[in-house]
Amino acid sequence: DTGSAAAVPIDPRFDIAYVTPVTIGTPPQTLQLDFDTGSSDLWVFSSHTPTSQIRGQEIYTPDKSTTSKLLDGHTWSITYGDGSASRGNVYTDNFTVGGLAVASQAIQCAQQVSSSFTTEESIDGLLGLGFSTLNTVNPASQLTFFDNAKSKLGSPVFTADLKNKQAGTYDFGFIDKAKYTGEITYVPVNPDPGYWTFTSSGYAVGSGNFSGSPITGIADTGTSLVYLPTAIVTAYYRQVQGATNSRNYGGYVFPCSATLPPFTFGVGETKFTIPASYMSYAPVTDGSSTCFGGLQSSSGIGVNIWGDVALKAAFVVFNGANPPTLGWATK
Ligand SMILES: CCCC[C@H](NC(=O)[C@H](Cc1ccccc1)NC(=O)N1CCOCC1)C(=O)N[C@@H](CC1CCCCC1)C(O)(O)C(F)(F)C(=O)NC
Repeated sequence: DTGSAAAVPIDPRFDIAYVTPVTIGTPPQTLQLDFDTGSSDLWVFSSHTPTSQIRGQEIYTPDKSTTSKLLDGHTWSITYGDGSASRGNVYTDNFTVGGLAVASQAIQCAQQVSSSFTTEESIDGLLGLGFSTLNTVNPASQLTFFDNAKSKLGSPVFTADLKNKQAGTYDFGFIDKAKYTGEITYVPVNPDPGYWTFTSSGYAVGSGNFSGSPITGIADTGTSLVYLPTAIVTAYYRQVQGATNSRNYGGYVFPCSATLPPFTFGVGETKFTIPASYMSYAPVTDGSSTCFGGLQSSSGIGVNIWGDVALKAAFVVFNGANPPTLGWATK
């Protein structure tokens, strides 16, 4: 079997996140979920979510599904890097993504979501595509959709083809040659932290020389920006007129009129260039002439993150074989 579904930016002006339609239950209930390789919980706004915490999101109502089953006594609770959080109970039900079906997928129903989820009307929940070891369900952790689907897939892979300000695609079980150019460069993944952790072979700022220092980080579809070591980030913004590291805005900002250099990162022998246009993320507030950078420091996070700003510049294969690997190709 295979599956293929669109990854749609939730805001047409800047790529803060992407959502993908999924169906849950019988008859099918359609929700838009944020596919997140940085976590491993599949959770949804639901009939168990207080109505005061719902603002326009679609919800899953297990009682309306003839195939839903309560996973008695199981609960979950998760906090993300940006401080957002949710928790609740667990059902199993039929689940499909782009024609790929999994029977009795664990569906974590929110009984509490933090305010940032309530205010994000376009996200009805998350679909974790990290390693199942990160799943937070107690007393028995649950498998991700990808782990449940693997046995049905021709090839144990999924691919991310995220795009700048337009809809991309998540494919499951096959690698679509029409989505990339040249060869795919595969690099080892360390699954122990539970993320898709790999080591980049270095970076360059604009047309500067390539620095071959290895950078270990995670390929994370659920994070908007790129977060790298301070030395790399300062080297980048040294090339941007008027750039400052703003405590007020929590990162590097610059005049939106500034000329930005592109940013190149290495995977094995292959080099990927993030265009300058991706490196200016958004005005700090609507209409402001001060812009927030797409590259920020990872010093406060504890891990380097190759988020959407970088992933949009490549076609990425998440190979769930044993051992797992990551494939990168230009497009
Ligand atoms: C600073 C370190 C990482 C921050 C990262 N969050 C982000 O990148 C959020 C994503 C978001 C999208 C839509 C609406 C609101 C927030 N964006 C964000 O903080 N910004 C601020 C900077 O400008 C860009 C937008 C994160 O927590 N990513 C989670 C998944 C998100 C959680 C919030 C909802 C959307 C998904 C993650 O799973 O990828 C993680 F790996 F970081 C993680 O926390 N794993 C446990």
